[in-house]
Amino acid sequence: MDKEEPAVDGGPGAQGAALIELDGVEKVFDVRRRTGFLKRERHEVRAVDALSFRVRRGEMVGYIGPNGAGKSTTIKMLTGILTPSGGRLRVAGLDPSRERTRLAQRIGVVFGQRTTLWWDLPLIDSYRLMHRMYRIPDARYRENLDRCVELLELADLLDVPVRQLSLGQRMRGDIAAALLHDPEILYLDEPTIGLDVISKVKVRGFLRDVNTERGTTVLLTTHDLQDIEQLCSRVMVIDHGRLMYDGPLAGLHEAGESERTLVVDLERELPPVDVPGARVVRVEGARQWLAFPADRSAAPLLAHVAAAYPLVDLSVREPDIEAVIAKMYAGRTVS
Ligand SMILES: Nc1ncnc2c1ncn2[C@@H]1O[C@H](COP(=O)(O)OP(=O)(O)OP(=O)(O)O)[C@@H](O)[C@H]1O
Repeated sequence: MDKEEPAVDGGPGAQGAALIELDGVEKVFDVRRRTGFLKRERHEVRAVDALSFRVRRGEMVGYIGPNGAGKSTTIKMLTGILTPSGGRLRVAGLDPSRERTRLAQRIGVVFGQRTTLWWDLPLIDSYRLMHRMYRIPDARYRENLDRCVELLELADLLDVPVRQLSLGQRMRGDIAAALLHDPEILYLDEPTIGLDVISKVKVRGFLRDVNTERGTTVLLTTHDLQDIEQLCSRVMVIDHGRLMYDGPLAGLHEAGESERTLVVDLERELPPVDVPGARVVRVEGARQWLAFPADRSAAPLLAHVAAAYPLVDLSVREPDIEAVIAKMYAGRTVS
């Protein structure tokens, strides 16, 4: 067992010792671009730029950003597949690219777009191979396998070749494979991509259980913000390789300077209502939508509308997190 790193002040909501530590990490790719017949130009792509953060034991952190932001490059450095061009990186006290084999015993990885399972073999054969590859003690393997089979509903799939599994079945199979050796850290790269609603609910429920029951630290990359809303108390937003936000999901609303919406059902169609501190953004028949700053209380608006207009119903809608994030990306000045 490796000695544990001392606790370091980490991100918001962090509890235990820092398991993942990045200090000024960079990754620069050298790319050759064709600029004409026989002519090529070299240029650098700075995929990750001065990235610093800490993730503590037991945290479940969302890692989001637009296409090409640097998420996969970060995950690849955290697993040791890629070597950083600069900065300091430690995972469970290890240098991932130099101690990749030792680290492999301590992490589990699920890439939603790829499988780690043997395509032509029945699912159970992949698990048997992993049992040997990771030298998992028999009792532990059996216990972990039984648990995953039960909770991920894999019993009827164990004898099916992986290539015959549906995307959702294969994903559940991949998640089980990543957990058989009891990793302390689980990296999930788009674990719900392409899944139907029911499969997503199952996968999210299972991941939540793994985190709470086993204390597994989870770093989750996704374009599905419901994954983050339902699983992560902390979210990091990356763009152009840089960390733009690190904090609770709710704090994104403030960072994005977003608005809440007051939906007003009037007794009849009326011209746009006039309420101080809010503006009408949409009218449909007797229903009107009023936008107001997310950090303001809705109470005075409700009171004003109720006193001045013939009302049937009122409701307040929280900002759409996707809109907030899109606004954050749009507002960033690219260097
Ligand atoms: N092997 C590579 N060689 C050259 N450039 C690369 C390489 N891998 C990634 N990049 C570039 O680095 C940047 C970050 O890519 P990365 O795959 O990390 O983004 P991402 O946030 O995971 O995006 P997506 O959401 O689309 O998967 C992009 O500009 C990408 O083109």
